[in-house]
Amino acid sequence: MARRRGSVWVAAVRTPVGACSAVLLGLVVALAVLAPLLWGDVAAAIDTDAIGQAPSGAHPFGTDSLGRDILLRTLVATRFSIGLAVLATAIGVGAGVVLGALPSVLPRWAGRLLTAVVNIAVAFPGLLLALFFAVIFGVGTHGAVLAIAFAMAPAFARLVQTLSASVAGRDFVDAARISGVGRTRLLVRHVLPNIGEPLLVNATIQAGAALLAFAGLSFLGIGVQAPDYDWGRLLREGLDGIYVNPAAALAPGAAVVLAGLAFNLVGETVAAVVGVRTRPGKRAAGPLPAPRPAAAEPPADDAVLVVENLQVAFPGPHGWTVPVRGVSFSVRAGEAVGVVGESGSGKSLTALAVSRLIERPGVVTADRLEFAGKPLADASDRELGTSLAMVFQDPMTSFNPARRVGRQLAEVSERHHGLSRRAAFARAIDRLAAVRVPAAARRARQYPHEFSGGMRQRAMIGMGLMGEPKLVIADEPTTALDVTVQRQVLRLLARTREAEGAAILLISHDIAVVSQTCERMLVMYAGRVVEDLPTAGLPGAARHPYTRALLATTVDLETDRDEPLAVIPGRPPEPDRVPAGCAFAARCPLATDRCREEDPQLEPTPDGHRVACWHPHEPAVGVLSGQSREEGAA
Ligand SMILES: Nc1ncnc2c1ncn2[C@@H]1O[C@H](COP(=O)(O)OP(=O)(O)OP(=O)(O)O)[C@@H](O)[C@H]1O
Repeated sequence: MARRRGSVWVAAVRTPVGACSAVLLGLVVALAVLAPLLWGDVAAAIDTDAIGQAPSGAHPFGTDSLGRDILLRTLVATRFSIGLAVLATAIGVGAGVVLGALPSVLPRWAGRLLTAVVNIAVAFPGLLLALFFAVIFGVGTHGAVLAIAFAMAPAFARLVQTLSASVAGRDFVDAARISGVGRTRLLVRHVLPNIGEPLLVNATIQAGAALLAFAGLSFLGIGVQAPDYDWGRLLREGLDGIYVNPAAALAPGAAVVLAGLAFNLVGETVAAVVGVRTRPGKRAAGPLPAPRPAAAEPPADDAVLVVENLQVAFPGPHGWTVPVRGVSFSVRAGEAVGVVGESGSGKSLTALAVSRLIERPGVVTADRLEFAGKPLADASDRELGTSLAMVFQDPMTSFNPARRVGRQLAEVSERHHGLSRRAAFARAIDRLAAVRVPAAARRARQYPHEFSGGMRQRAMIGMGLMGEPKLVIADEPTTALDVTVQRQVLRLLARTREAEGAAILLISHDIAVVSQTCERMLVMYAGRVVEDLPTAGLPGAARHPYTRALLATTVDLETDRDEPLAVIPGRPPEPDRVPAGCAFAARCPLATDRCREEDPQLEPTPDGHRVACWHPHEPAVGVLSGQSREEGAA
């Protein structure tokens, strides 16, 4: 893990921004450390023979009113300027974290009061606050450090509050709270560590702002005082003689800009590495891996969805990860096809790819990807919006919690059918009634949180029915529901299919659910379809050892409760560590050397399956149910 992180940093430093930030930061740090040691005395030595000289070979930026070399003074001032900016940032961030975190541990009234004070302070411009505090803390270096730190603190406190609020609602925080963890410990152990990275990134960028603010205060004469000097003071002195020697102001000015740039670029690089704003480029991953050629079968004439050699890939620092590796299938009009497989087999990504929902930097490629007779890429948003419906696992997160359910459904018809607001809402009520939401007119005016889980899922299906769906893709639509509601939702999907003639692509962990609802099933393993079979002959008809093992692990009412539960030993390979040969070989009792070396293609069989296996089972009806895996697979 540490090595992985290390190499991520190396990769980040190889980007143009990373390289510039590393060079600039290295230069600034080196000057801060070495310049006072090397030139500290020379830069302070008064030379009455060289007062106010213009740039020359001996003094590239000229000399000041006491004959001191301006370039050397600028270089020597690096330590003081950077040191003070970093110190002010550290104090400001520390104070901000305390101010931002306190409301969660203080009594409610005190917390609210503190939050209000912070909010008011945030409303003031930072420099104004810095000037205000500078007057309070007094003129001089210490006063300026504290002034800048306290001016920075409210914005940081606000950031901490916002970030903490986004973490505080997460399940692991609730779990810790329920297990009796106190407020302070909850904050220190569970909340703050999870917001550390964005805080670090902001702190780095803020250091650049502190540098500028410090230069500003010193320039105004309320920061660093003589005989000390920083870039702000040098700038002020240079400006006094700008008509005589403009270069005297140029040197400290350029130093402020370059050091500020260094802080900002370092912030950008840190952000890219810790993932606050990850932009993994394709270049980091190299060329996209070529999918292996697939044996394409001509799809049926009435196919509503045709997928040939679909590949979904994501770039990473070590190359491409390909969780979907050449998937081919088709769905006929009105057909119900299930997709099963263990977690991570690529089911959801396949569904997202055929709904055009894979976002950058993910890359989808396919030899053929057609929906309703034409390439998916050519379908307009309107066509997809009305003829392809998507039902997700968690309907709570699929609905906007801040909008009424009816309005969210109506939006589909307003956008895609050009219906008026009123007509679209009437259709939404009609569709809610069609999916058996009781008192649809009243419910349409409610918010998603006022619906039960099952009702939300039905409303989601209702949303799909606002158009005339040719295909409903349902990704684990019943996993979050109890068994009774699960049945209702499955029945509703079946009715939708009958009433609307829509095809269904049902993704599920649960083979029993799929075999009840679908006539065909695709079994996925490690990003491939390993078997495509009718559900009618199950469990005996399964040919692939993986399908049979999956079936053997299915618990039903006939399963012998005295026997240990059947499991498939081992784990599926990670998408970036798929072995050569058949990906299931390491877990397959029938595996031979050939399986470990050659990857089998998905080939049609005489009984209408497609199987990717060198040693498929001969079909035998009704032998597998309730057997252990070894028996089933042998
Ligand atoms: N954005 C992404 N970047 C990299 N890898 C990803 C990304 N999204 C998914 N994956 C990986 O792709 C693999 C397949 O994910 P997918 O969600 O399709 O699996 P699944 O079969 O639907 O599993 P589950 O049933 O648990 O939802 C997983 O190993 C996952 O880690």
